[in-house]
Amino acid sequence: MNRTIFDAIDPKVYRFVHICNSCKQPNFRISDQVNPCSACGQTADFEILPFFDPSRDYGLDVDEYAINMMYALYKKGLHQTPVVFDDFYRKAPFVKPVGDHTGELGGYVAFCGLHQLIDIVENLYFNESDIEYLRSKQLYDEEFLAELRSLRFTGQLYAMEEGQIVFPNTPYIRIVAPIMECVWIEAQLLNTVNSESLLMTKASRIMTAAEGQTVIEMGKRRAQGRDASVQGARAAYIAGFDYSSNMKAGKQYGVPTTGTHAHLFVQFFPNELEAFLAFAEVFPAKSILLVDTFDVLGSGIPNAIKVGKIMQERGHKLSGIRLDSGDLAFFSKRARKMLDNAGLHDVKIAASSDLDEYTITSLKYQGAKIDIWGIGTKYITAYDSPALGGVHKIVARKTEKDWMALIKISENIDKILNPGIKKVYRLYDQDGMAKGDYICLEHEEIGHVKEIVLKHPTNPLKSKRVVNFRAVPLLVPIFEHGKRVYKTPTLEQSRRFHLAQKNTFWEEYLRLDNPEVYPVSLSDELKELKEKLIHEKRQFALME
Ligand SMILES: Nc1ncnc2c1ncn2[C@@H]1O[C@H](COP(=O)(O)OP(=O)(O)OP(=O)(O)O)[C@@H](O)[C@H]1O
Ligand SMILES: O=P(O)(O)OC[C@H]1O[C@H](OP(=O)(O)OP(=O)(O)O)[C@H](O)[C@@H]1O
Ligand SMILES: O=C(O)c1cccnc1
Repeated sequence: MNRTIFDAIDPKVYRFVHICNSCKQPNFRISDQVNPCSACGQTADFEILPFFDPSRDYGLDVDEYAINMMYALYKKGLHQTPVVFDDFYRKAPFVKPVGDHTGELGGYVAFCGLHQLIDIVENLYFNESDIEYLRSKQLYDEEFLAELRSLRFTGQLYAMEEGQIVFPNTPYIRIVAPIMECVWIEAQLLNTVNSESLLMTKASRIMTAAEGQTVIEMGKRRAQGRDASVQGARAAYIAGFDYSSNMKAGKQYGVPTTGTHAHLFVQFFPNELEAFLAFAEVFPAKSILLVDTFDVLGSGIPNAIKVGKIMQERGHKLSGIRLDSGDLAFFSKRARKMLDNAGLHDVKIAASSDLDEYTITSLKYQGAKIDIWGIGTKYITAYDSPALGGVHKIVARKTEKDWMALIKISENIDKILNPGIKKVYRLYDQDGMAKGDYICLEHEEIGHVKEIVLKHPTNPLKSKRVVNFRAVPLLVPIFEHGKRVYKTPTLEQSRRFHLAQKNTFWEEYLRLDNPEVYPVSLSDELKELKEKLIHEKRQFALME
């Protein structure tokens, strides 16, 4: 088979090649149904070969209930109904109340996962083995299975950019598409965005604590699986970490990598000094020596100093030492003194040992002399808040006449959905600082609006008047009619973007504990719509 023909064909559109046995010409098809050969018009005799990108396998990355709902909608002839879904979270992770705090908890999420979501949407289809598996369930008819074969994402997808700061109940993704497609995508969208945003949020908080010092991501060995470690290393870099130990993330995404050495390297040699010398000789430009294998103050630091001096004599420089256990404040202060007394002022002190934003803050408070922070387990496992509860909710559907806003009412007032097709603006003051977010209905124009009163979503006593603002829409088009219209930024651009966004918030909103609640306000029209729908649904429920 001529490879060049295959290379010219978009595997996202065509999944089968029919080789005409009469004229031997290939015909590219989206399904395996036989059509007349476009070259010679023959219909009878074709060799059918599957043709799709085998590295992607997203079709069945779903919960069974999605396929069951898709089937029921299909059987009722409703599967093509256009609908709107919002994706958002309700409660920020990691935020801990301090003292007798009883009020509402603030906090933020650093949005991440869009890069993977784009790949999912672009490569979303059921391959033949997926169809075969579904057939084996004996739940779905052949007509439906045939429909699944040619199913692709055809809708509109809007999202915040990776690294954006997002607050509770604010949509970070909006999808407008046939209901079948919105249902299909739910599980993998949530899986990707929840896991990556959770980690980027943790990393962003760690960077707040590190206050610009060097941070290295070292979580690979403790991550919940391979993919999580690679995505986690990427998310950490965007959030501001300087390096990762994860070579796969370096290769796949261009995350800068670095490494020191493990205890095993010291244990293996006859003694610590020989181990340090061997490592420093091989890496004269970047050696950080791990000093806690036997005795930090008795042998580790003294041996590192010996090696540092030998390197100096040879015209090189020891980069640093690493502390990995014990009292890091005490050891780092002693280490700094010992290194300085030996004239090794440039030798940096790195520390690792179950660190996170809280231990970093505490160590800094204690005057620890640590220059480089190595962060593994507590970052990559999102140790103190292991899930982000982002949700995917239907908020509107098309009727014969128009769009109809949909609501879901919960016993818990915080869980009542904001209905309808909405836009999200961030309002900036003259100094470029974020004053609040404003959620309104799509048709509402705010270009000419001079003053907005940001109202607390649930507390009518809290409001804030904003004038002279600049309103920036936060949801940008990613897909239009199933085609990607968004150019993914480079990793460096996303990293700069995250830092720039962070700098537009007063630190009260982003601080680690008891942050102020950032104002997110609904427009009057949206509030009225919500109240009207709540009233209608409650009335209806009483009548039923
Ligand atoms: N001065 C300090 N203040 C607050 N926390 C510290 C300080 N020094 C170390 N820590 C933290 O205390 C914990 C120490 O953990 P632990 O006693 O289990 O292990 P370790 O000293 O690292 O030894 P090992 O890894 O050999 O078990 C780590 O989470 C570390 O980050
Ligand atoms: O402490 P973390 O934040 O997870 O950082 C990564 C840890 O991984 C290595 O530990 P290793 O696997 O050698 O285990 P140990 O240090 O706990 O003995 C390294 O020495 C760090 O301690
Ligand atoms: O380079 C390091 O020091 C490192 C990497 C992974 C895990 N622990 C340490």
